Amino acid sequence: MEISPSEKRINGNLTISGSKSLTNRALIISALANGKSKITGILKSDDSYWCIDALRKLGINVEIQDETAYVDGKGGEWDTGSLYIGAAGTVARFLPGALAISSKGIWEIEASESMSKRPISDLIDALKEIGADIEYLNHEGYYPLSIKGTELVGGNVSISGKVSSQFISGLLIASPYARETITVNIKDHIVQQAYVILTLQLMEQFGANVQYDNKLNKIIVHPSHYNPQEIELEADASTACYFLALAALTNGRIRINNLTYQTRQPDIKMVDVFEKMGCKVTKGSSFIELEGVAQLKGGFEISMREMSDQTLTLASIAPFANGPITIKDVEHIRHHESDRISVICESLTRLGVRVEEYKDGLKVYPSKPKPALLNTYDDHRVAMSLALIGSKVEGIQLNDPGCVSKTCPNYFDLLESLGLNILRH
Ligand SMILES: O=C(O)C1=C[C@@H](OP(=O)(O)O)[C@@H](O)[C@H](O)C1
Ligand SMILES: C=C(OP(=O)(O)O)C(=O)O
Repeated sequence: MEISPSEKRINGNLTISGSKSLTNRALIISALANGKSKITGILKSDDSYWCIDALRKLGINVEIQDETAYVDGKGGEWDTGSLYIGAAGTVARFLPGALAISSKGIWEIEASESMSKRPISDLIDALKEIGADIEYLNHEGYYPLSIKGTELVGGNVSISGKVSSQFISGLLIASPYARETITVNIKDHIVQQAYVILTLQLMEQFGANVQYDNKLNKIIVHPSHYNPQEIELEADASTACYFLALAALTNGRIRINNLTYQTRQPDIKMVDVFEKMGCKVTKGSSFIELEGVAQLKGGFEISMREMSDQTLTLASIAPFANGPITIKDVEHIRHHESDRISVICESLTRLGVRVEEYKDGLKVYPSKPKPALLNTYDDHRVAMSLALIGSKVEGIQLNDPGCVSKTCPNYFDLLESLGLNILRH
C-alpha cells in the first residue's frame, strides 16, 4: 500500500467504532453472568472476533446484530474443547481465569505466533496461587496452555503489574467466582493502571462486590456473581487518536462525534500531548475536536507509561515538530504485538529520521522524512502510526497493512475518506 498526502485540508467529523478493551471485557463478563446481556456499540475486529469465537466454542450463545451483541451467559459453565484466540492480548489474559473458575472441564488454548511470544507467567502464577490448574503445552511461560477446571479457592495473592496491566485485569475478572474473598496485592507498579480501573468499574456494573482505592495497592474481591446487563460501550479512544494525530500533523480539523474527554480510557490523555505541541482541543459534552497548527512544537520529554499504546503515534509525528521529543517509561511495549521500541526506531531510521533508542523509550529529532518501504511487523499500531507520515510525505509504502484489522479494519478507508491518497497494490 502506498500513502500520499491529501490535496485538500484534512477536515471531518468521524464516528469511531467501540473500544476493544471494553468490548472484550463486556463479552467475557457477560458470558460469566447467568442470563442474557445486551451489549451495544461493540467493536467488530479481529480481537473481538476471536473473543466471540472462543465463547461460542465454550457453549455460549452470542448473537450479533449490527454493533449489538446478545450474550447468553451460563454462570461459568463452559463446554470442554480446543480454542484459538488469535493475537488478542485481552482474550489471552482474561480467558484463563474465567475458565479456571469452573468446577469441571479441560481446555487447550492456542494463540497466534506473536501472542505466543508475549509473556503470561505472572498471570498464570497468580491464578495457580489461588487454586487454578494450568499447564504450558510448549514453552514455560507462554501460550499454548492447557487449563483444567478445578474451582478457585481464593485468599491472598501477589501479582506484578510492571509487564502488563492485563495480568491484573485477568485475575480480577475471575475473582468473584472464587470460594473465598480474594485480596490482590500489587508487588510493584501497574504499567497502565487506568485499564485495571476500567476492569473494576465494569465488574461493578455487572454486580461484583469489590473494594479498592485510587492507587490500587490492594484490591479486594468478595465472592459474588455477575448479573446480566444492558450496556452501551464507548468508542475506542486509542483508535480516535490516529485521526486526531492526522489533524495535528496536517494543520487540519477532526471531530470525534462519539467520544469525550471524560472517558476513563487512558489514551484520551494523548490530547494533552497534542495541546502541548500547539494544537487546539475542544472538549465537548458529546465530542472531542482537534485543530492542528502550522508548526508542531517539540523540545520536551514525556512519560508515556499510562497511555503507552500512543507511543508510536507520538514517535511518528515527532519528526515534524520543531524540537526533539523524548519518550520514556515504556519498556513494557517491547512485549506488545512487536518489540515496539525497536521497530519504531528501525522504521524512522529507514525514513531518514534521526532517532536514539533507549531501553525504556526513544528520542526523535526534527527531520525531513523521505519516502521508504516499511514493514508493519504484524502490528496494527505500527501500521496505523507509520501511515500518518504519508499525510506529509509522498509515497510512504507499507508492507502487509492488513494487520490494522486487529482493532480498526476500516482504517485506510477512513484515511481515504478524509482525502489521503491510498494506492492498494
Ligand atoms: O486491558 C486492556 O484492555 C489493555 C491494556 C494495555 O495492555 P498492557 O497493560 O499489557 O500494556 C493496552 O496496551 C492494551 O491495548 C489494552
Ligand atoms: C497492546 C495492544 O493490544 P493487546 O490487547 O493485544 O495487548 C494494543 O492494542 O496496542
